[in-house]
Amino acid sequence: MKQYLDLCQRIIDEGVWVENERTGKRCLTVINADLEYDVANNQFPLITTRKSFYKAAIAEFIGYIRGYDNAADFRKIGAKTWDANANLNEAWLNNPHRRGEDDMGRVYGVQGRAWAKPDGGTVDQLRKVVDNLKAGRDDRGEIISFYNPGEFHMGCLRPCMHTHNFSLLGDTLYLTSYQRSCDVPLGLNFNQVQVFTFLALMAQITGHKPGKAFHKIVNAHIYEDQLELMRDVQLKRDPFPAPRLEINPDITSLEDLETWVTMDDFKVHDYQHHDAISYPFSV
Ligand SMILES: Nc1nc(=O)c2c([nH]1)NC[C@@H]1CN(c3ccc(C(=O)N[C@@H](CCC(=O)O)C(=O)O)cc3)CN21
Ligand SMILES: O=c1ccn([C@H]2C[C@H](O)[C@@H](COP(=O)(O)O)O2)c(=O)[nH]1
Repeated sequence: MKQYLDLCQRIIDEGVWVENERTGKRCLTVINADLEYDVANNQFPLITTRKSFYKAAIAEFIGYIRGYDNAADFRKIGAKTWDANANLNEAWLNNPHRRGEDDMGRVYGVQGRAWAKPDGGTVDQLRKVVDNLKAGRDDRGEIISFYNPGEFHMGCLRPCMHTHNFSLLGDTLYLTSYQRSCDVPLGLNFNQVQVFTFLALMAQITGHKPGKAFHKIVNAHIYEDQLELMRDVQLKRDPFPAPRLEINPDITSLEDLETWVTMDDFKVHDYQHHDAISYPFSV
């Protein structure tokens, strides 16, 4: 929690105002932040200085794992997070590639599970990484990348957390995740949960011990209409100790994640938190 609060404070103390053309808003911005999560000791990095909706964050990530490309599918498993980008952004609404209500196009999970090859086939990046790790193999390229510049024009948003790189040292699994752009009040609250949970899940389904997850962020920002709430409300609160995440041990394969897993398979223990804060969202 301290590293999150330190980043928020650093943006307020050292941030530079940057105009953002896509949203039409200014962002107070810093470059480069390195966060670490102790998955080995189950120190779940849930924000405690406001109520955090961790089930929606996990649901969003399960949607990526399943290769979803439609906001309605995300809603069905408990995440409303793609409604606005799929249905309210003018540029995407006018994009000829958009296939109707709720379509997100070729974003995140589509790239992770079905990256288009020039010969007409597809690459399932996640399957390859799971199979290798399960066999105890780390070829130093256990990478899942959602970042496909050749198809940016076919999706509603470029991926923000765009690359996940797994590493095996003995029987301990590590994850390094890269994020190009980070909405610290809203997005990071979810992204911390997702990086942690991705390592915990991958360790569980490949039969390894989880180690640390490293989260590397490039552009970390607070939108101008979020600043007051962050500076004068959230940062005035004292954090509580980290809670623990319990994952149903019956989840043992990628197929389990693709088929029957729901948000009831994830429970958080000892979550003490302050009141919710509703931050403005920029489409
Ligand atoms: N401007 C912006 N910030 C983001 O963080 C973001 C995007 N756009 N677009 C794509 C996804 C969608 N994400 C989202 C979208 C909404 C919430 C959100 O509204 N969170 C609320 C309530 C969540 C709930 O009730 O389930 C929160 O208080 O955390 C969070 C992340 C993260 N990403
Ligand atoms: O997982 C996510 C997804 C999105 N965001 C934020 C970061 C930015 O504020 C916007 C995306 O805008 P771009 O103009 O494409 O950078 O969404 C996030 O923090 N986490």
